[in-house]
Amino acid sequence: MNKFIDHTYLAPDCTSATVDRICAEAVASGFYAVCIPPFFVGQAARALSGTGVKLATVVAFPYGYAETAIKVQEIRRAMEEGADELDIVINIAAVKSQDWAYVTQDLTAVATTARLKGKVSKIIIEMSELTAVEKDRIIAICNDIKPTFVKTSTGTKGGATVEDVRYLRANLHPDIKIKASGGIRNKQSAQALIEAGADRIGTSSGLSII
Ligand SMILES: O=C[C@H](O)COP(=O)(O)O
Repeated sequence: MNKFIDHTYLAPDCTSATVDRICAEAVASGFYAVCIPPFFVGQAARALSGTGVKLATVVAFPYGYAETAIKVQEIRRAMEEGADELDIVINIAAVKSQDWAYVTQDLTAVATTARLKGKVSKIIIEMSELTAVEKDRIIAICNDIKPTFVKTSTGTKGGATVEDVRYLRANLHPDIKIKASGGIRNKQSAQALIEAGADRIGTSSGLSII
């Protein structure tokens, strides 16, 4: 179980001391990665250097409505500072405006920026906010662009459900992995999501889960 977990702290009260604690816990528990705010990427990269624990951060978090060029800049900066994995929020405002051309170019730009440096992209689609039609449009766009992962939730609005993960696994291209996140608090929930098809679990409750 520990190797499925991105040990996460994204609440606004995150401090430098929190990041040191999260990194130390991730090393001690053998988690796959930590996921911390972009402000702390440099610090976390130093703390994790040589440990084998990957470093993930978020981009345009939590609503995703920064302009594409700003997202790309945010990704480049995070990669320069040592991020291995970029958890990037889809432009939910563009989705709700049914501006599929904008959503497509936005996702293409961010996934390509990460891919060109050999980094992992995780597109956060905030499943709880989407209609059935919006889910299907986004899945189709992702199947064309092929980010490394589709991630269910930011953890600020609703969270991962077994039904969502099952639906994603049934409809996403098999090469695209799934990260379930948001409100995953215990081992039973994490196991159910993995059985439904999740390849990674993003949670602030990693220690309780393992
Ligand atoms: O990406 C992961 C989520 O932000 C974590 O959400 P959580 O605090 O509900 O576990």
